[in-house]
Amino acid sequence: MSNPKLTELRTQIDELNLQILNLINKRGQLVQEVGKLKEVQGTNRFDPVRERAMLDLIQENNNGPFETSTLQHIFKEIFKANLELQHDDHRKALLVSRKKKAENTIVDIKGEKIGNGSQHFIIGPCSVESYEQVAEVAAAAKKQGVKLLRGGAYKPRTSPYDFQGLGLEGLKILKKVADQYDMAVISEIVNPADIETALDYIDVIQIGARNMQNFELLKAAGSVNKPVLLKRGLAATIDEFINAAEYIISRGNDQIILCERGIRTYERATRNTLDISAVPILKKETHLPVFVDVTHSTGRRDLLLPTAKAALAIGADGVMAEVHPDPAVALSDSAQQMNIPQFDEFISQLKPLCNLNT
Ligand SMILES: C=C(O[C@@H]1C=C(C(=O)O)C=C[C@H]1O)C(=O)O
Repeated sequence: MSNPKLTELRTQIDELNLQILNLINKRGQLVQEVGKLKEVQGTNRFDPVRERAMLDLIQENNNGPFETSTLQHIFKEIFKANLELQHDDHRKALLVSRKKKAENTIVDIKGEKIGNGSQHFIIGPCSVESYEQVAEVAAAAKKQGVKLLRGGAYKPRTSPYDFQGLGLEGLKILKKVADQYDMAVISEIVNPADIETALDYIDVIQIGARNMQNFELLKAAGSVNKPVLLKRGLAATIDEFINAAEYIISRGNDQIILCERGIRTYERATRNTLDISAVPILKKETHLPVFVDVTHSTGRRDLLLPTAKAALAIGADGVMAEVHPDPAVALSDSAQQMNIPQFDEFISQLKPLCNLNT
């Protein structure tokens, strides 16, 4: 049932579609140029005043048959798509971006290769309390083949009256234990001025959730030759988390491990809400290894194993969990740390599920 008139009209529509396509892409290129200028000037990509002026111009020049409101709606969609294009360009330009570097970054911690597809555990007490306490946990972890030992020496606590950590003394204990058991030490640093000193004692600088946007600390950690484990902020978006990592890499240090540790939501059944989908998103968007801290995200001992299984299944490079010889008397986070038999059970359930040696 071919109708020559219909065919002719459709041919014209096809031509116009191609012209519109061409114009939209040309427009997109101009917007990209504008985006670059804005980047240099440090101005906001979204410009509602400019958008309003363009919508007004459309109103002034509209001769139909479309309603102005319909056209303005279509143009608003075009503005939105263009804004997204500027965002994409910005993301692509980041040094941590997978688009900038396709292959995984391998973080080498005393020979432990993080990011090559094998999965790892970081184990240790929340706070360093004594040599004996850390040594007991290290012995148990080592027995299970764990090489990465964590422990908090500088503790950024919610209340100034809570235990603040042993400071340098705590780092010395960690180093002594790690040397004895041939393990690597991960410990949080909260003050840029402590980084130089900490280099002698620790193998990985942890930047905690509360300091994820402490830009001076990020820059200081980026300026040294030491792996950094960067935790996601309590209320940080994935974009903000990625930009925090960018601060570190922009100073020259690409040895960064990202750590999802739960975010603040309305849900109170867990201490924080583990954002498990952040793991594959971060793996896709960046070339950095990603860990999941099951202890802080859940705040519940009974959820450590199931969330660790989820983390390993979804492709995390490792799991961080806290272990204390006697959690009931721990100076911090006593409700969520495992004791040693619980840790043995935890690790033996997880080992068959993870990729231990690649
Ligand atoms: C291109 C710009 O940036 C954004 C994108 C716009 C567009 O698609 O035209 C308009 C305003 C901004 O929200 C601009 O400011 O000119």
